[in-house]
Amino acid sequence: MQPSSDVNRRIARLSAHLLPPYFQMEGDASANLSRANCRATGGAHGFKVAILGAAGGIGQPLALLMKMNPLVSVLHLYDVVNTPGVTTDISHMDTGAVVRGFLGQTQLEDALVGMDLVIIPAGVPRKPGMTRDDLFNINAGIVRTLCEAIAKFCPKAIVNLISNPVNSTVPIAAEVFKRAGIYDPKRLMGVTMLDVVRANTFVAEVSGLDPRDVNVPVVGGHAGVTILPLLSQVKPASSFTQKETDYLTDRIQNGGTEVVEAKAGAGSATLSMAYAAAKFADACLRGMRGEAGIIQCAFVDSQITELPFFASKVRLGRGGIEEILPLGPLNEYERKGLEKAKKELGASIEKGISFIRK
Ligand SMILES: NC(=O)c1ccc[n+]([C@@H]2O[C@H](COP(=O)([O-])OP(=O)(O)OC[C@H]3O[C@@H](n4cnc5c(N)ncnc54)[C@H](O)[C@@H]3O)[C@@H](O)[C@H]2O)c1
Ligand SMILES: O=C(O)C[C@H](O)C(=O)O
Repeated sequence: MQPSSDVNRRIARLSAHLLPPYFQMEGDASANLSRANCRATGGAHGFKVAILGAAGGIGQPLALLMKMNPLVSVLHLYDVVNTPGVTTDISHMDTGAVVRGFLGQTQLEDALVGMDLVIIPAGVPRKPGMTRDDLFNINAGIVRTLCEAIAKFCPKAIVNLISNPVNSTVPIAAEVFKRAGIYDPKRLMGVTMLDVVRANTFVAEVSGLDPRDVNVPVVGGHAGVTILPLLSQVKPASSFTQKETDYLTDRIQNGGTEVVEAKAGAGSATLSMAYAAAKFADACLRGMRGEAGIIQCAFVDSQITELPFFASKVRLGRGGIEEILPLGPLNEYERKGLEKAKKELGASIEKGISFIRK
């Protein structure tokens, strides 16, 4: 029998030579060796998904939900802090996806190479009294850096962008991709799914329905009046009094602020957002697998209004967005809402574009 310190020294020497960075960062050499020798490699079937900002309030529960998704074979968790702990924790779940953690800018390349889908919840959240646009100064730079890396290391990946202000960060991402010569509008989606999730919930409450049976299209953008629920197109077909319409529109447009205020300085929506992001990512993956008829709302490069980006229903397929669906018939209330939304949205889009072009 060799003394265990000798064994540990040999393991440490071996692992320093053999192991890629995502195994070396976690400190415990004996654990490293056993993981390097294990048979789980992932990737043969299923998709490779990276979460950037994976140690955050959204990132952690989103990582958990993506680890549970049977369509995911490899899950890369990247952040500038705390990924070793989050990765180790999630990696003990007995679901199929192989999980790897990446810490800091020097490991961003390894986090991204080979990814099919990249989900970005990196960035600071709001505190009470702030608008999403108040996050621009910090989050614009974070999104630019991450998208530059995506353009270099996984230019064909589909990108789900969550970081706020979505109305500006999506145009930033598009400009970064254009500069890098890899922009494909079909592969860039701003995640507005939480607006739909909230709308379904609030409409179900008012109508006395099960939220799982309700589908409310929410178009425009992802901030205040740019969030435009189309209550005239709710499924199952429903009618609302003017008072209900005002209440629902206001609650859906201010759902984010409702959470920010309730959290009283401890951040914004994380759990419902992780749920919404996982639901949207699952729709993307099912589309990528070739499933037909997957329709969800997202903030995308669009020609259905005069604005260059707009959230609306999109049909998802193998290459990302296969079709942008028309807005459909709007009532007078919604037409007025659309005009208001477009005014604010146009300015936010322009702000994002000029952040890169300036
Ligand atoms: N699209 C939506 O519907 C929606 C909903 C909720 C929140 N958000 C936005 O999502 C973002 C994240 O929210 P949160 O509550 O998870 O915040 P958080 O502060 O809890 O987590 C953010 C994470 O991003 C990480 N991060 C910071 N800079 C990074 C970088 N350069 N590279 C990688 N990771 C980096 C942080 O270390 C942190 O772990 C915020 O901008 C928030 O406004 C969007
Ligand atoms: O409101 C926020 O700041 C976070 C997010 O955009 C939300 O809608 O919950």
